[in-house]
Amino acid sequence: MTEECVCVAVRVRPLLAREVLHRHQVCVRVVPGSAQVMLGSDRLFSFDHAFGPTASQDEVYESCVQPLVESCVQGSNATVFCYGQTGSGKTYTLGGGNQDDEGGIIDRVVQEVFRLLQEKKKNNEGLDTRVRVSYVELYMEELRDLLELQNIHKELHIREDERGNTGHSNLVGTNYPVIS
Ligand SMILES: Nc1ncnc2c1ncn2[C@@H]1O[C@H](COP(=O)(O)OP(=O)(O)OP(=O)(O)O)[C@@H](O)[C@H]1O
Repeated sequence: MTEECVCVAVRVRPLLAREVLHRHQVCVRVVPGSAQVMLGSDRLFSFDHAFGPTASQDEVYESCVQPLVESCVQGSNATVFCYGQTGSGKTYTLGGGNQDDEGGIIDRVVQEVFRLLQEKKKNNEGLDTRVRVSYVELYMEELRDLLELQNIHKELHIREDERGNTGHSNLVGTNYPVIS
């Protein structure tokens, strides 16, 4: 992990069974031992990290996210943002695949946050810590609170409070920043 404020990683997922069946071809390859990907045969792109189809969830988490969790527990803010076209692997990377697969970034962050807080508490008795979570989907310009399923069709709005915290309308005013 570099000391840069923004770190960009690319992950190339394996072809899915149905893609193999339809003889789809791989068009993006990670250059072995580098953080570069080759598009077609001659277009090279550089990133902070490049993960190929065999990269594990652990590798992705340890290189890109674990250092952020550690700095968050020390008091910094951090955002992990997955971007890509539909079917490119955002949900898999964040949430994990099927239930028997290894978990994704969210599972690991939650485990690590509680582990680090527990450690901190051991060293500083009386330390009061609070973990708050919000889980909001933004789709076609509409927000949905995925933790409040009974209100899933209620219209939500992003707002900013007087301290500059942003949150959706269910949360602002209650000191709940959106965790993104
Ligand atoms: N690294 C990976 N290894 C194995 N399978 C993967 C990997 N990444 C994605 N997949 C599989 O590829 C398919 C599409 O991935 P996923 O649903 O995560 O895409 P997405 O970017 O979230 O798509 P959408 O934007 O449409 O929600 C899923 O079947 C997922 O299990």
